[in-house]
Amino acid sequence: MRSPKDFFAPLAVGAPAPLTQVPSRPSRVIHFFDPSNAKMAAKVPAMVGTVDVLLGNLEDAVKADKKEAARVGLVAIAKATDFGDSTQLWTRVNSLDSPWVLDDLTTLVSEIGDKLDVIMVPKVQGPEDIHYVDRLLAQLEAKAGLTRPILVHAILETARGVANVEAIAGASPRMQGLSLGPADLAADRRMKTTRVGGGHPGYLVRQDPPAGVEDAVNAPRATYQQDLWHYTIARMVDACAMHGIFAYYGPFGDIADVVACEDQFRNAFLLGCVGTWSLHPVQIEIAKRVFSPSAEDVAHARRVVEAMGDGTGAVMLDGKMEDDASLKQCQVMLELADRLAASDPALAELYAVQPASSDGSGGSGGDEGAGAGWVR
Ligand SMILES: CC(=O)SCCNC(=O)CCNC(=O)[C@H](O)C(C)(C)COP(=O)(O)OP(=O)(O)OC[C@H]1O[C@@H](n2cnc3c(N)ncnc32)[C@H](O)[C@@H]1OP(=O)(O)O
Ligand SMILES: O=CC(=O)O
Ligand SMILES: [Mg+2]
Repeated sequence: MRSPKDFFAPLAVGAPAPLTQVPSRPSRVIHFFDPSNAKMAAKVPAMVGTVDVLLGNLEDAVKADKKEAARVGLVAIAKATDFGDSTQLWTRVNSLDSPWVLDDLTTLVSEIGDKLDVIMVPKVQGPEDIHYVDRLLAQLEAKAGLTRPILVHAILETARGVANVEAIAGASPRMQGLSLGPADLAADRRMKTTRVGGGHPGYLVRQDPPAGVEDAVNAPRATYQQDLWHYTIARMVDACAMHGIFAYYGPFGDIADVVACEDQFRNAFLLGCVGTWSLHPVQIEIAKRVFSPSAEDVAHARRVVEAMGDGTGAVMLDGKMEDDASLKQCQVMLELADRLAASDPALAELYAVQPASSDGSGGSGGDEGAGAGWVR
């Protein structure tokens, strides 16, 4: 472990100084594209401004014989595209044990390092993987004369990675965030789902047998599907919050099931994630909507802040107790709303309107108000 005194020192002579705080630019939707797919790649320039992050994927989902074409394609797209202020450029490089990753890193940093905001590293097992990437990036940045450090995002998709999640999150000042990788994680853990993210009808709890009924065990009983990913997302969120970095849901592979996709994204948002991946254009709007606070939540948060005056003590609002702690929850909501509104004019307009009112004629406030808009 590095001494805290050395933690923010560059790892190579001439490399840019590490950031002491991760920039909190909006990243509700990390949109994946395959730079080796000419049709998909051609759509990228027009997507600037419509997604928070465009991610050129070089790893899984890119065929082995297209790995070099994907790398070359990403360089060409990055050079030819102005990403403006509202869309970041990220990449997902191949895994650290693959034959491609060294060329991925050396090519991308030297050719388009000035355009790349974040490098997503798959299948991270422990802090040692981040240390390797950290030093290599510093060397490559120094060689390329970069003045801004490229950040690193790790995918949590092995059992060992989950076991080491806190150490990974704190391994480097480059760490920007973590994403859940439910497909590889399921395989690595020997889970018995073959889905890419989402729930499973077999993972459920069942209502107790009804009393006083013959053959009660076989009587009709309600079942409730449970969330396979709750434990991992909650661990990831805690690790990220502890280290001041950001947590993300990952892929939802059932592209056609936009309703379940929205549910999974919302669970992640409520648990503390700031964004998710989108694999297909149809998931973009869902992600942007779910990971932006509702107008009702924002209005309610403002009412609590106003009612709490100097921020101490307890007050009653709509029959509910509010105090210092719920004030802090409301401040989380408002900070996020302000941050998103700063780069999204539609949200700025939405949040400027105050739908809630103290006579109950507007939004109903808090999680209930949001829920009313969520239930489909
Ligand atoms: C477990 C993991 O590692 S997940 C991360 C890795 N996986 C990925 O990155 C997958 C990315 N997504 C894709 O490859 C594709 O969306 C697929 C294969 C899932 C589906 O692709 P298609 O069969 O072409 O879908 P579909 O026919 O609905 O596409 C509709 C249009 O959207 C375009 N499109 C599809 N996905 C994307 C995308 N990610 N970005 C931009 N455009 C896209 C298609 O080119 C098509 O364009 P067209 O109307 O001009 O013909
Ligand atoms: O890379 C993502 C995953 O789910 O695996
Ligand atoms: Mg994976």
